Amino acid sequence: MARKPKHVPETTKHLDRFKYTQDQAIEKPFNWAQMTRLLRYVKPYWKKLLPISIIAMLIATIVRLIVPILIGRVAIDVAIADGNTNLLIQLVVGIAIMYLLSYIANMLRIKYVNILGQNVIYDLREHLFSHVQKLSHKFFDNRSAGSILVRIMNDINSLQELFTNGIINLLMDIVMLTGIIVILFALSPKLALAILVIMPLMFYISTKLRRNIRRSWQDVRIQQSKLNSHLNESLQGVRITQSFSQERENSEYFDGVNSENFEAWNVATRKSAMFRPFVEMSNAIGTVILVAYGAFLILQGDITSGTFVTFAFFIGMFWEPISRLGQMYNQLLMAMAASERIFEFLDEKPNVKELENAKEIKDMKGNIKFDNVQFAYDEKRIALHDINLEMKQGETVALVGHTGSGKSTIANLISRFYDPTKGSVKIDGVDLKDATIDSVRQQISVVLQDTFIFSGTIMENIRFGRPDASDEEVIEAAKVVGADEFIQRLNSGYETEVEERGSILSAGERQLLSFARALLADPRILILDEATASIDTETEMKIQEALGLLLEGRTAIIIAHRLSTIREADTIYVLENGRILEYGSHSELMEKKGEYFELVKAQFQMLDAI
Ligand SMILES: Nc1ncnc2c1ncn2[C@@H]1O[C@H](COP(=O)(O)OP(=O)(O)OP(=O)(O)O)[C@@H](O)[C@H]1O
Repeated sequence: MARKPKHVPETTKHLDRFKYTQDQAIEKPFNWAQMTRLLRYVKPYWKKLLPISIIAMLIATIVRLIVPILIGRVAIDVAIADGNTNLLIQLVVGIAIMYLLSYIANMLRIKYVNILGQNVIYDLREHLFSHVQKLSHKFFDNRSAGSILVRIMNDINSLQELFTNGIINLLMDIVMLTGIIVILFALSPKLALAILVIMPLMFYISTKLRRNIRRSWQDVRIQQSKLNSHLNESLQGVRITQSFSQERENSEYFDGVNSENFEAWNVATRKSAMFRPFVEMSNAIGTVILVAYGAFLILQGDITSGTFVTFAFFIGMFWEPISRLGQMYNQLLMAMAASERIFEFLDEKPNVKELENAKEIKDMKGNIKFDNVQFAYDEKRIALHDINLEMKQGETVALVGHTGSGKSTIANLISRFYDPTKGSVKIDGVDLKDATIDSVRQQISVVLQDTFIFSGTIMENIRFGRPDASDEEVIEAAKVVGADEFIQRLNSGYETEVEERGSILSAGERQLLSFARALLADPRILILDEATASIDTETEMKIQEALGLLLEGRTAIIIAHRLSTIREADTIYVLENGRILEYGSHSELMEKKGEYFELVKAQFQMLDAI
């Protein structure tokens, strides 16, 4: 019986905010092109692992097919009928040896088939991950991390069964079923026909039933994934939930999904419980036909008792391959859906493409030039209009302007996370479109407001800037930016483990770490995008000097809302709605009494008000 949610709401309108989409089709029609593409992943292992698996499978299957014949037609009809003990002993020894052989063959088959499957899954996952990592920002703009994760993990997992057992089982079942049918017809066509006549019907019902059961389990999985998404969001956002007192709504929704999960589970287990009895019933029907008609045929002298016994053995054996073949078909349809999604990602090309004859920008100097640059993230909205700007080697340039005016977009174009829609961005006179992506990015560091901290130690996190840096160099970098002081205060200093996203650190501390990271990387171009926004004014003043060191000798682009931080910049560009309104040094712009002057005035007024 389904459970009722504990809090039964009068209306569910207030729960509308919970939306967890499930857009993933579970199965798709069979598609040869896709199958061939999947099989390409098997190819490297084909020669080495498949022959041995097939031979092992054949040995085990042949033993299973021969033993009932030996028992029925030789042991009963010949040895027992003639009282030939010698033959009986030989048979017993022979059958024992055959079973031993089949045991070894089965072990080998399972071993090699698993190695094959695991290798294919490993390669596919590796291929997909390395491909996704290379995709441009635009790809990630339109997808949640969760949906990408599902493809790399779940979709590939769902192919695992196909590659480990599916292919070999398919061959084994076909060999087995054909073998049984041929043997039964050879022994007694009449009895074979009587028993096998129900096979197509049973095959049909079993495949339908299995599919029905599988769909019910899919429902369970969908409910569970909803539960997971909700749980994940609730735990991540627990602080906000508590501060807005939304715990009750959360619980209501959770109760609802939990009880749907409970109900789906109930349905699935009820249906699953029907399958075993169905197989037993099919066996029973076969047995009844065998006993009734087989006995009649024995009395007629049409078949021997040995044939009867052989038939009895085979009745218990042909159900397994039949139901597995049905399952295999279902599995194939699921594999089609999963592989379609995997291939969709694999076919995705990076928007930022590297030309075949792209050149490396060696020993970058850091002269940046925007020539009539236009850029749009999507067709409808243009983020940058006709931007012309120049940043000279070693200069510090500041970008200011209202939220959404295009400052970060300019930074994104310098790092070549996107290519301009029109015009060109050049570094040292080379159009970025003609340069190798690595040579550009390796010489540029970006420090963001919300810097990403990886799980690992503080030392490792700073070393991310330059993996070959020594411990001393890491500590030196931390000292220069003023991060050493707080790191020393942590329980294990530089060896302190920071959890995922660095939640044990304050936002300001995370920023100091990313300064250290950037300094260690020693880039030619440094982009600070709201990099000091989370640092208090006192600390900021302290690190101003360090910042001076950090900027020295490099071209620096500073994006800041707090205008006090950019006074010293060589040139300040003021942006509005994706256009440059004015530019110049602080004093020039103040004299001009334009937009910059207004921005500074507004900030002073705000400070005065405090
Ligand atoms: N990934 C994206 N996809 C689509 N549009 C985007 C994307 N990133 C930014 N935009 C849009 O482009 C415009 C410029 O954004 P940008 O981030 O450059 O502004 P900004 O000046 O850096 O703002 P802020 O001061 O808030 O950081 C905005 O209208 C924004 O909505």
